Amino acid sequence: MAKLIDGKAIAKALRASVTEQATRLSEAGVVPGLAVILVGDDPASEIYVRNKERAASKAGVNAQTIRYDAETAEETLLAKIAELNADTSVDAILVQSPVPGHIDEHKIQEAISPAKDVDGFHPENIGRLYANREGYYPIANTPRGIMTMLAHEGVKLAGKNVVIIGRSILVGRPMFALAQAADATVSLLHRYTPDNLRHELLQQADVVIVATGVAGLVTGADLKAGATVIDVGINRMADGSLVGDVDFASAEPVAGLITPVPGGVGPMTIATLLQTTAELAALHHGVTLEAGWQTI
Ligand SMILES: Nc1nc2c(c(=O)[nH]1)N[C@@H](CN(C=O)c1ccc(C(=O)N[C@@H](CCC(=O)O)C(=O)O)cc1)CN2
Ligand SMILES: [Mg+2]
Repeated sequence: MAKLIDGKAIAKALRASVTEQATRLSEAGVVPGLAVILVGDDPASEIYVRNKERAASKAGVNAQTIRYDAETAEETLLAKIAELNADTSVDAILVQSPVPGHIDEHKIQEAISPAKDVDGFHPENIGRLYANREGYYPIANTPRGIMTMLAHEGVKLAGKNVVIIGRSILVGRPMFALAQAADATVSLLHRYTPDNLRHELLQQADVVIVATGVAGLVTGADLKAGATVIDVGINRMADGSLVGDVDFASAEPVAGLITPVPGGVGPMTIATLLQTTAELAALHHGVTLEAGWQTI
């Protein structure tokens, strides 16, 4: 049976480290500021944003949520982002995804100052990541959180065969760049990858990262014995339960390490968001933070 990766516990430890960093920042007169923009009333986004507020306030991060109704014009959001870019009390800005269809998400991502782009979605920051540039820049929090989890579990990526399924800007694409920078051989699969090719690639994978939104897409029969399986999917079933993109019951006996859903990757996203916020605040105010939980 696979060992479970306890994302909840790792996230808790990471949040404790961010709290210490926030204390050090406050000794230098700096309170990390996070602005979250929420457009519309998607119930899942409501929960995530509330969890961000709660986690931020516990960690000593000053978070504000700016709510807009679903019909809000794109120009209104762009004007608010410009205001937040200029506000020196705000170190980090994000727009909760998904946004309503009439809003151009790419325009929004490019409007956020790269220096405050806590999600790491700005093309400038994505470009730095893909070019494997040195120096500090924000990296999307879910894949960065996955790197932290892997490091915590002692899973080294160098020389490994890593298969990522899903090529979103939120997870798959930055995860691809991170795994490649860590010297893995990486395959990025997507909805047009034929089923038989996906199965063949998975059979050879040492590390599998699945972020598709398709419940149970990967089963135990796809996996190599002992593989590390990271499930990013959060699918709510008709009975209200949550399941991942990996069929946990069949995968657990085959995998070496596996993340549960819930309690796996999800909690790491918010803890890493706070970590990135503290780092941006330190950068903006010229404070040097001790390495802490820095893993990449
Ligand atoms: N601008 C962004 N939008 C979105 C991001 C993001 O990183 N930036 N990620 C997701 C939503 N998300 C944070 O924003 C997020 C998703 C899930 C969790 C989480 O802890 N999930 C729990 C289950 C919670 C539940 O009951 O639904 C778990 O997996 O254990 C935290 C944050 C999309 N949008
Ligand atoms: Mg500040």
